[in-house]
Amino acid sequence: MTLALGCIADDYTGASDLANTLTRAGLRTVQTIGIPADDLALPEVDAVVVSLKSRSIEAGLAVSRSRAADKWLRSRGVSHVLFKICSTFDSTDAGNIGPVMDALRADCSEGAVLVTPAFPETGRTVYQGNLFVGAVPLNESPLKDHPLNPMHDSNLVRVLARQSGTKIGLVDLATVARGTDAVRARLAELEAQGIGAAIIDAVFDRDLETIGLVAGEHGLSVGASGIGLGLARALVSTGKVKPAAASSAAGAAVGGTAACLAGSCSQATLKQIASAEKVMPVLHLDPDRILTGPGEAQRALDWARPRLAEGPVLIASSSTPDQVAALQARHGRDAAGHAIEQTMADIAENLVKSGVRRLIVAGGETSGAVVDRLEIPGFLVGAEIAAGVPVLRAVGAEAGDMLLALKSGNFGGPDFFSDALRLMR
Ligand SMILES: Nc1ncnc2c1ncn2[C@@H]1O[C@H](COP(=O)(O)OP(=O)(O)O)[C@@H](O)[C@H]1O
Ligand SMILES: O=C(O)[C@H](O)C(=O)COP(=O)(O)O
Repeated sequence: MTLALGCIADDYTGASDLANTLTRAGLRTVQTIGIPADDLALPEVDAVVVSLKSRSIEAGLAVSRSRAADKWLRSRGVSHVLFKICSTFDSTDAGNIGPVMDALRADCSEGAVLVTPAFPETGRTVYQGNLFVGAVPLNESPLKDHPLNPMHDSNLVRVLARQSGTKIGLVDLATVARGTDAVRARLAELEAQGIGAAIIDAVFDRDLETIGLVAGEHGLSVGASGIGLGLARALVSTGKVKPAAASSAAGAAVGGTAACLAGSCSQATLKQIASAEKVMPVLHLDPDRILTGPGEAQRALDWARPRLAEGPVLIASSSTPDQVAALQARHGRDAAGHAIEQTMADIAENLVKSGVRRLIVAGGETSGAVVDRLEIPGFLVGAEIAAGVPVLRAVGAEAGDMLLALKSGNFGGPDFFSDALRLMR
């Protein structure tokens, strides 16, 4: 298999978001969980998105896992790797975007790396290096309250400079608007100044197309689904990839019962849970009981099992920012996050044992814990449920045929859970 594009995603929802974007841009794409085993039957594809649960782990571990994925991709003919990060740049001053970017850049002896989380389809735009979420700067958006990676600075040149060992520059929107030659010239100018990476502005998809054409001439780029869109369109427009219609195989009916798990505490997910309560049974877990004893997962399973035969259920750990902060003050941020993720994984594992074959998970870290526990090695991409969220068909899962949706916390409309279930039969 000679791949046209290799991607390394720092969380599983972001990976499926990117796989969705590449598929809709005409690239045959598969999402793997980690580096796939040699015996995993992968279809002939143009792009592979290797999912890692590396966004919120210790930076050294994130670097080593990302470098291994990079090596695997390049051994299969990849000349460009996209390090896929969150469209809201979820990270802390301790990493991991900067350290991973620095390591991958060194490994491919890259000059200045283009970096942009812009994804206009979901309202993520970058202007003068500042990231906007809808109409507000990042630090005024709900991402300021993220449980693990609260974002308090919208200026990504500053944010990345605090994480990276290299100097960070800017390619502004006016340069992007002047086209590929102007971007190339600016990049060369920055490299001559010793700049190792540049935040590049993007407000519209046409900006991403310009960026994709230039980025694809290099060995590495860093960004969200938007730059993925640009790279994919560049591969198609330059004839390197013959566009393929999205396969319907990933959406074939699997039957079985259906369940939704919400670990995301994003404003969007809280609204989606509230909507779901009007149409399906919803259980709110008690996070303190999760942190102080083993019984909460069993309570959830005892609640869910008799209801599953009647229809889908939703089990949520999600709380408001104030409640999240209070729980973290009592138990510690990382301890709380890990314990709740693992409880969600316990619940998912036993729901599948009880016959659930259609599973929707809200939250990137939550999805990582659940998919790792279910030992699903990869996914094919199906229909798009909402911008950035496709139906996924498990490949090589112990439980056999399964459909999943791994919803980025911030993505999807109020009726996301119902919308997803309508497409997952
Ligand atoms: N009620 C809660 N209080 C504190 N942390 C929580 C709560 N519910 C979930 N979490 C944790 O918050 C984090 C949510 O991250 P994630 O699943 O990636 O969601 P998102 O996609 O919104 O970023 C996880 O570590 C999860 O375990
Ligand atoms: O927002 C994005 O780019 C991705 O969909 C993503 O990385 C989401 O991460 P989350 O933890 O699910 O918010």
